[in-house]
Amino acid sequence: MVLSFPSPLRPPSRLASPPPLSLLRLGGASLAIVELSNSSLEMKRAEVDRCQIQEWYPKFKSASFKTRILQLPESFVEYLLDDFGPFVLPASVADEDALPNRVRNPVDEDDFQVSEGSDEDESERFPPPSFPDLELKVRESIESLGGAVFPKLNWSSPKDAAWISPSGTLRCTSFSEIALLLRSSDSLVHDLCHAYDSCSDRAASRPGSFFLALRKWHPGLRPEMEFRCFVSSRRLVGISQREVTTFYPVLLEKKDQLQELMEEFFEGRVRESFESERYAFDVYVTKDGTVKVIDFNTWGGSTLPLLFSWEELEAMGEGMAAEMRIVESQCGVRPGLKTAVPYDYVDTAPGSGWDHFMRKADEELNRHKGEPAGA
Ligand SMILES: Nc1ncnc2c1ncn2[C@@H]1O[C@H](COP(=O)(O)OP(=O)(O)OP(=O)(O)O)[C@@H](O)[C@H]1O
Repeated sequence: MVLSFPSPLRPPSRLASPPPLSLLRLGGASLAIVELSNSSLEMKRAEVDRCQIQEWYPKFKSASFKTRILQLPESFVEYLLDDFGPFVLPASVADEDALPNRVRNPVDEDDFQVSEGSDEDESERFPPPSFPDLELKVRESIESLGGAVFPKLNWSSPKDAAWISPSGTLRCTSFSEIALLLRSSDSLVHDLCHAYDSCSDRAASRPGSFFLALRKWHPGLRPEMEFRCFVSSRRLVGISQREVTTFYPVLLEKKDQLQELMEEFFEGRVRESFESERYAFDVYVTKDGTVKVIDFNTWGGSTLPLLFSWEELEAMGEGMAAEMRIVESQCGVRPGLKTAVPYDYVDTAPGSGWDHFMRKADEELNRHKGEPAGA
């Protein structure tokens, strides 16, 4: 039985808050319950603001991946937020980009069919927007960073949209590729509309300005060398393997050594420079033992606690040494606790495609019930 989801390129749902996942049953099989965020841990707006890349990067430049940060014009932010118009990529100031400048806007499988009317009619009705100044700056930045970049906004990358790029990754070499990823991502709706949702002192739903951070593309980052460090009362209280879906035997061997490196890095480089009392930060440990900061995250909110729970982290009191957790055997792997799934994975609202999927599943299951066993 083959059941497929309609494409996630379905605009009206992108701006809605994702519903919390619940247990979904399909023919006896259950899908995992995953809480995507922990909104019970309140935070201050200033704590959220400090985790924006344009805020932390200048202080940690020498201990992070080389990055260029561009302020986005409001017209581009509006373009990213425009969920109701057709899915149109910006017109390029040069014609060298390989991508088509329009991706149609399918609602379900039928919409993949070409609609009536010529391409010219469509271009007249929906002329592609154009951002020549931004495009120029993006080009210069990509060149200065060696020709390929990893894009992100103030807090998040468009990781849920990687499937749409030809390489299946966030590696970008042109403005069009970046625009396609940013425009397709549901993760970025968090940055654009919900960044301050967990703040007790939120005065607005969005920051004053949005930025595009272009980070030098690093091919071949080893997932087992990425870790999330948790800081409470300015003390490092926990370290977790970042990729929790896999058991890496090498971590068993190197755990103590890695923990020491990260503790030293926190004491020497982070503790005094990052102003919040509690937060999390992601690091990468290179082959020669250098620790690089990838990102700063809030304590709670949309930050995943990975191999800990927030309750455990909250309980780690004064005087306790930092605890490092890794997946210790094949049996210890966790389901993908990701904030990076396409929104259709979690959108169960009417018209979302999920109801269509469930209807089809029910029909198929009912049909199969009538068939003799083993047929
Ligand atoms: N410059 C880079 N080159 C290649 N891969 C990168 C680069 N920067 C980050 N990555 C990969 O992308 C992942 C996500 O990066 P990052 O933490 O910056 O994004 P994010 O959207 O904030 O993610 P999360 O919300 O999960 O923390 C990293 O764990 C790393 O594997």
